[in-house]
Amino acid sequence: MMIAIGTKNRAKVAAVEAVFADECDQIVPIAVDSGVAAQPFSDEETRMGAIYRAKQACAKAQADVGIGLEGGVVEIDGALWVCNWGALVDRNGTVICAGGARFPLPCEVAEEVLNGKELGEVMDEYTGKRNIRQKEGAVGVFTNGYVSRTDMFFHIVKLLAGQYEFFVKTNASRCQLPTT
Ligand SMILES: O=P(O)(O)OP(=O)(O)OP(=O)(O)OC[C@H]1O[C@@H](n2cnc3c(O)ncnc32)[C@H](O)[C@@H]1O
Ligand SMILES: [Mg+2]
Repeated sequence: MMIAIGTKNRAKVAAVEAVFADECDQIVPIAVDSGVAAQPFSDEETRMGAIYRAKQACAKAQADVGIGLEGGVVEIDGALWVCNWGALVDRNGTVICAGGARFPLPCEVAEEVLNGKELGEVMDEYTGKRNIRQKEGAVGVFTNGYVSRTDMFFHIVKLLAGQYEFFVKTNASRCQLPTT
């Protein structure tokens, strides 16, 4: 089986490798468009970005399975929270999604993001380090190293892998609520 992942971000690629390395022949990181804003601002937009990346990666690399992982922010009760979504697609049109951890950003970081900066850029300024987004991530910084960005996406990729296995095994139907 060949898996394509729609990013070259090392923190994301490491999470996919940790879950799938033993059971697939090839894992190909491939740069793709997310189809949404560079800084998504809702769960819906972030999830859409993950699905778009997964589809693009699968098609571009002619892989058996495509995976997309996307980070975004969402406003809840006056605070800005980081949210994370993942999607797995296959050549038969199966689309599996999973949401991951969420945590609030400190005020000074949230303000910069609300003013239009990407979280990745703000995190580098805030920490005085470079490329935090490919390393421990904002989650690593704000959990004092307890949970890295790879740990966080590892959990999401496990949710994707497990659901996919269950879906293939049982051919379970997934809920599609009627649109209003
Ligand atoms: O190359 P890609 O795959 O795009 O990796 P990315 O780091 O840009 O990740 P996303 O596009 O999924 O994330 C959207 C934005 O939120 C930022 N972001 C999300 N989670 C982050 C984290 O834990 N640490 C730092 N930046 C984060 C990210 O850098 C982007 O500015
Ligand atoms: Mg990005």
